[in-house]
Amino acid sequence: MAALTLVSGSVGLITLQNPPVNALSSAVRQGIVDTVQRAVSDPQVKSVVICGQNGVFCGGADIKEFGKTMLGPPLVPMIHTIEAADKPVVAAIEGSALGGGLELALGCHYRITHSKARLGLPEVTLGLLPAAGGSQRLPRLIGVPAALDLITTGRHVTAAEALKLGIVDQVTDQSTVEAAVKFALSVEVQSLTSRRISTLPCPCPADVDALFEGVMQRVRQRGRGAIAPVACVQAVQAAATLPYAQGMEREQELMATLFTSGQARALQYCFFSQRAVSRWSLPSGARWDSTKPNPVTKVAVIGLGTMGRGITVALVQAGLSVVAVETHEQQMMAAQRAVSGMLERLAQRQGVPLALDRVRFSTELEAVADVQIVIEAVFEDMALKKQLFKQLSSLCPAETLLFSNTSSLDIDHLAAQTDHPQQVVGMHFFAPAHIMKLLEVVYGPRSAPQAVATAMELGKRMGKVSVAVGNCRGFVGNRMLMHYLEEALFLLEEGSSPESIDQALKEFGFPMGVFQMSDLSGLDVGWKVRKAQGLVEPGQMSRVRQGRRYSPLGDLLCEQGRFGQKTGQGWYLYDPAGSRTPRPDPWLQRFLEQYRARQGLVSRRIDSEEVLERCLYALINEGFHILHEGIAAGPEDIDMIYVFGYGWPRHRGGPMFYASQVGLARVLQRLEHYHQLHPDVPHLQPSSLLRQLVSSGSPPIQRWKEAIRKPHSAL
Ligand SMILES: CC/C=C\CC(=O)SCCNC(=O)CCNC(=O)[C@H](O)C(C)(C)COP(=O)(O)OP(=O)(O)OC[C@H]1O[C@@H](n2cnc3c(N)ncnc32)[C@H](O)[C@@H]1OP(=O)(O)O
Repeated sequence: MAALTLVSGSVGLITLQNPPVNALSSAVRQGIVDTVQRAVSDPQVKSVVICGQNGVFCGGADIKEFGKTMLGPPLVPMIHTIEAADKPVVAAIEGSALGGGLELALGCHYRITHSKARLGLPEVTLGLLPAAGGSQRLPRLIGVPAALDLITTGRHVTAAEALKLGIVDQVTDQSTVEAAVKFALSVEVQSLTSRRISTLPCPCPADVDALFEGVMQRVRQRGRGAIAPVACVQAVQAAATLPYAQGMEREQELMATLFTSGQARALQYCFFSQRAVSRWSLPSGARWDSTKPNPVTKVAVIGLGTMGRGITVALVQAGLSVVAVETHEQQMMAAQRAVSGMLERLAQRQGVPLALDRVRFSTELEAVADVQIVIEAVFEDMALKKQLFKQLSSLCPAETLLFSNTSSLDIDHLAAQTDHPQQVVGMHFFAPAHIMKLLEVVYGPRSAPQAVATAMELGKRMGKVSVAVGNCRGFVGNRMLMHYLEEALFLLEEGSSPESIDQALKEFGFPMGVFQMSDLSGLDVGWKVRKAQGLVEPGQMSRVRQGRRYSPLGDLLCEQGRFGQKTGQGWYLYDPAGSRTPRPDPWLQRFLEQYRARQGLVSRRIDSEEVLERCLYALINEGFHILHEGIAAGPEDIDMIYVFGYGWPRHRGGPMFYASQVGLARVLQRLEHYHQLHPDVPHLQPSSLLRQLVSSGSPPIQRWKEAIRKPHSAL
């Protein structure tokens, strides 16, 4: 779908028509080929402008068509036809020119861009490379270092940066199509020889080999096992070292490997899942598209510890006015200094004006009386939170929404303290709250759809990936994590070490292993939760508590004051205290040996396969329970929680997608195996949903929902 019209007497205007982003579907590609041929052979047409409908140039190849039988003309010859045309072709870029969209523009002889447009080659984020000539043309146009940066990161650039880099020829604040038509008229008689990018030499810096070596090392480190960034470097290397035609062959060869890879499938699944989770629904039938969020301009944050400070910064950055409350004067002053510092650094980095005037700090709870939303972020203590919700209920007007940043406490208990429980929703941020993308929006049985809609919308305004989940202990993320942590402790008891467990998890693609992560979060956090659950028996070594296997190892470390990074000792040593570099601790090794000897445990060699299976399958199994109970609406919700909140490697698609790739039958069989070996560990007993899915032939993940009940709250 592309239309050709004649404008200004001699300009053939081709408009791509495939809302919402004019993706290059087979019909669009066919439309482009047909209209370009007509324009080129029409003697009245002296130049051509290509633009997109509805203010968007083109969002790239149609991702929805990937994996299906290829219909219509391929992109590479289509773009070659445009570049080879003997009439000037000008791309008029509004909105976005991404992926194949930018590659199409690079095949044009000129590019005119609106000042608000964004350009980029984000294929790497989908497990691919710019294989419609982008990896060969961009380095020829802007040089190897800049092209490597854009292609290996997939980052989008503004029109201003695109002009500076030399990607575009002109930026306009006015109508892009009008500017492009005017430009086309002005170049109708000019030679096109130097405008065909594929014919240009590739400008390389003198130390190009060292550059590629350095970039390759960086992308391998950053990619944590992702193959697309490596292929991107190899493709640009081909552009730098080979003639264009051979470079194109290499581009196609590399793309062939990526296109059918599991990583590309995982990353494309993440692309669609990230968008799918915003389409929430509640057990009552209320939905994202039938519920209007409340208008919000002013929000209060109560409790200015690490979380409260981060939330305040995120709200200010989203353009909201914030009342930040901390009841103790000294702590309030300290928070004010910290928040101001964070906002100053962010303003400097982003080149935007400082917005300190949007936050008002106060020690008075009454200061929240005129806000539309209160976000409670006080210490994780049920009694304290209950008392606060009671106070808020009498202080705030009935229409004020009361959100809690609790990471595990029962939202319904908090709602029950208020006169308007329908106004209460959980808003679980992840630390640091102004950086981490995930937000779990926790609804209880009494939460009003409008309260949920407003929390989801507020998350969107803060740039978060918000996932609506039902209320249960630990919600989705922490509930699953608990079993991952427990399995890691059991593996330690049985003979493994923090280093070897962490190494296996890092090789899988996590940014850090479970023990390093626990040291970073603080071991005292989980200790406090276990104490509240009545699981901690000080000084006791018993390995069965509340009728199931329990490892007291974490408690024993806490009893010694080993809380992790902040105390300089946890599962690792940190020198000085607070440093981020973990060092193996000989004391811990001796402690584990003594512990095993006292428990009569015979140490055995545990390989990384067992580490991964036990830690990950325990977590995944809990994910199936959560789906079965309807706490999460679908596997995409769980996967996005893990990708955006827990460092699950995106190229593995999230835990539930990973299970589908491993094969549900295999996951079930390994869980059965481990449960047989450890019958006192209930979380290794396979979930009935997993069994059900396997017995119905392990349907693809997109069809699991058919076997799952409607979402609801368990408490
Ligand atoms: C030989 C191979 C050559 C080339 C390979 C490629 O080109 S791969 C594709 C590269 N392009 C991209 O990665 C861009 C992906 N899209 C985006 O980043 C954003 O969608 C965009 C264009 C910046 C617009 O953002 P916005 O926030 O305005 O909208 P949203 O993301 O919600 O998208 C709206 C709906 O459009 C769907 N969609 C977007 N891009 C594509 C695409 N390339 N193919 C198919 N569909 C696309 C998106 O899923 C949304 O659909 P919905 O059903 O409403 O969720």
